[in-house]
Amino acid sequence: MSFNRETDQKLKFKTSKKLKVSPTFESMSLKPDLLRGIYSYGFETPSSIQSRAITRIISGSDIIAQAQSGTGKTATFAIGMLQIIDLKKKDLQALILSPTRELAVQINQVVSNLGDYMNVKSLAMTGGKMMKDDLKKVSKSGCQVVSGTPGRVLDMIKRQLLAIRNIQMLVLDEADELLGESLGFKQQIYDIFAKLPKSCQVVVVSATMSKDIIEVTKKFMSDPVKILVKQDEISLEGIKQYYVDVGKEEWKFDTLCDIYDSLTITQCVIFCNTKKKVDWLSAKLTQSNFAVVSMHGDMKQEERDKVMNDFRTGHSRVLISTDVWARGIDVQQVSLVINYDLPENMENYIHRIGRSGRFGRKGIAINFLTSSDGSTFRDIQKFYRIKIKPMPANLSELT
Ligand SMILES: Nc1ncnc2c1ncn2[C@@H]1O[C@H](COP(=O)(O)OP(=O)(O)OP(=O)(O)O)[C@@H](O)[C@H]1O
Repeated sequence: MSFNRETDQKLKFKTSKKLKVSPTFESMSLKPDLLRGIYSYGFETPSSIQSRAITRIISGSDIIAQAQSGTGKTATFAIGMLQIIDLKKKDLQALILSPTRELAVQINQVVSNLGDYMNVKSLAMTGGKMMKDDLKKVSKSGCQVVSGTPGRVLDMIKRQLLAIRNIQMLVLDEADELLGESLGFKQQIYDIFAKLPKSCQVVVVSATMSKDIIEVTKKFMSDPVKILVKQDEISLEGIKQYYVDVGKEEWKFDTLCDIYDSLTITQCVIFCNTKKKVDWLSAKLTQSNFAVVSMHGDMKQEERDKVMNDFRTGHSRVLISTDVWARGIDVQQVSLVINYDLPENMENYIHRIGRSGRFGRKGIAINFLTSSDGSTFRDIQKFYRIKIKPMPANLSELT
């Protein structure tokens, strides 16, 4: 297993100088209906990234915003965008791209909740669903914001089914994942960039930086404002991290069964590295009468939607997934993350464990280690400058 250390060593940015900090949402001069939407969504005070980035987005600057998982980056660009949108115009004005269908749907939900009193028209546009359904919605009521995955959005643009000439803002969420090689979105995103109006503002958001993001800032952004937290601060302080030395792969299962009761106190996500293993583990736990659900990229979209819905509403408490769930998904009740397998990519460690401990809540992450995981585990601790302790016996008291 090889890890990319470049992120840590070379890609440190400095936050731009003279950045205004708005201590309250009132001080951001937002539209009254947007402010109402923010308060009725339950937000009282802006988070650190929100108090720095929202007004800069509104001022029209290109932005790169990096802040740790669960600190409110979605609302940062959603609020900035909702302020900029001209509600009198019915055409598409803002486009948000993210790497998974579930995330695109979640972002769309946040935009429409915050924009509830503004009557904003927003739409999730993702693969796995009928294109004609999207089309119906766009043509029926107009659509001012689209939150989508790159493939479907590009397809709609190429077929001239999505009018993009009035787009004022493009957001790339989870930008390092979107632009990285693994998902193959990079070219699609570059193609989308090439078709957008030259004046389009670009907002790039990520919890971790990468060289591909820097490339985009150089190619498509003009003098971007940088708002970044230092690498040290991205260690997710609120999340206690432990390991269990299971010895052999075969003993992971018994270890998981032993701690199952602790998993169900709130909600838990278990990460495996392959779809096959997710299916296997889910079947084996179900056979042993443990209630679990599972999700991965080979499942039908309707099934994925149902699993997400059951998990979000708390009907299911233990979810087994691949890294399709590692990024951005926000279920506040998740307090425990288990790495049944250690992640194959260094960045995904922090993204996975960041599914717990949302917005300052407490979280716990447990790493299952076999005897062959030693060096990877040492690398993770070194990379994030943390010391991960053995799992304590009183786990259920901690969750
Ligand atoms: N100002 C706020 N006050 C209270 N809660 C907030 C505020 N801003 C965001 N939240 C809540 O915090 C949670 C995390 O926010 P969000 O999903 O935007 O994080 P994120 O920074 O995008 O994380 P990730 O890097 O994992 O994608 C959400 O449930 C959101 O509703």
